[in-house]
Amino acid sequence: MDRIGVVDTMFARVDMGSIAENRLAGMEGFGERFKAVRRTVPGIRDLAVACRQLIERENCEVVLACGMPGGDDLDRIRAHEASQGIMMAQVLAGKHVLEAFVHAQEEPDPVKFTELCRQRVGAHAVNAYWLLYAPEELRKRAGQGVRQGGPDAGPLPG
Ligand SMILES: Cc1nc2c(=O)[nH]c(=O)nc-2n(C[C@H](O)[C@H](O)[C@H](O)CO)c1C
Repeated sequence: MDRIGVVDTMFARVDMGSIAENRLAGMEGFGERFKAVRRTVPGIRDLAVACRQLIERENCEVVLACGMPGGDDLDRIRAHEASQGIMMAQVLAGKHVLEAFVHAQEEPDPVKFTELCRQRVGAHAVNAYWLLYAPEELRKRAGQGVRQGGPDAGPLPG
């Protein structure tokens, strides 16, 4: 059975990993063709290694890295470091790691922020599924200004 990895953090204030797992559980073939493998790490800087382990030790075909950078300058630096680590992990492993980060400063209202997490993480879970099983779904959205967690920007005219 194929495996899609999901990594999230204890630092996050929303259970992002469960959002991803639940979304994947609603996709065609869940439990038959593929399953989700979940890991939780302390914070965003720990995501890259966990992603690499999921690919190399747990044979995941694609991994979703969920993280919530805080709003302080130090958090933003950590987020940049974490992103670089995730980039390195996916290039070294030769498998996609989708980064589903929701930054604290994106939305001040806690209810709307939680909904933003739900939308972004859910959309990237679907993207991970499409990368594996339905690349044509990605292809038909090429250049459409698709956004995860907010309204699509749409294509430019012309
Ligand atoms: C400053 C800081 N900010 C964040 C953050 O905004 N989001 C997050 O998920 N984790 C943060 N961490 C924790 C680090 O990512 C990491 O877990 C520790 O440095 C241990 O490796 C730290 C230390």
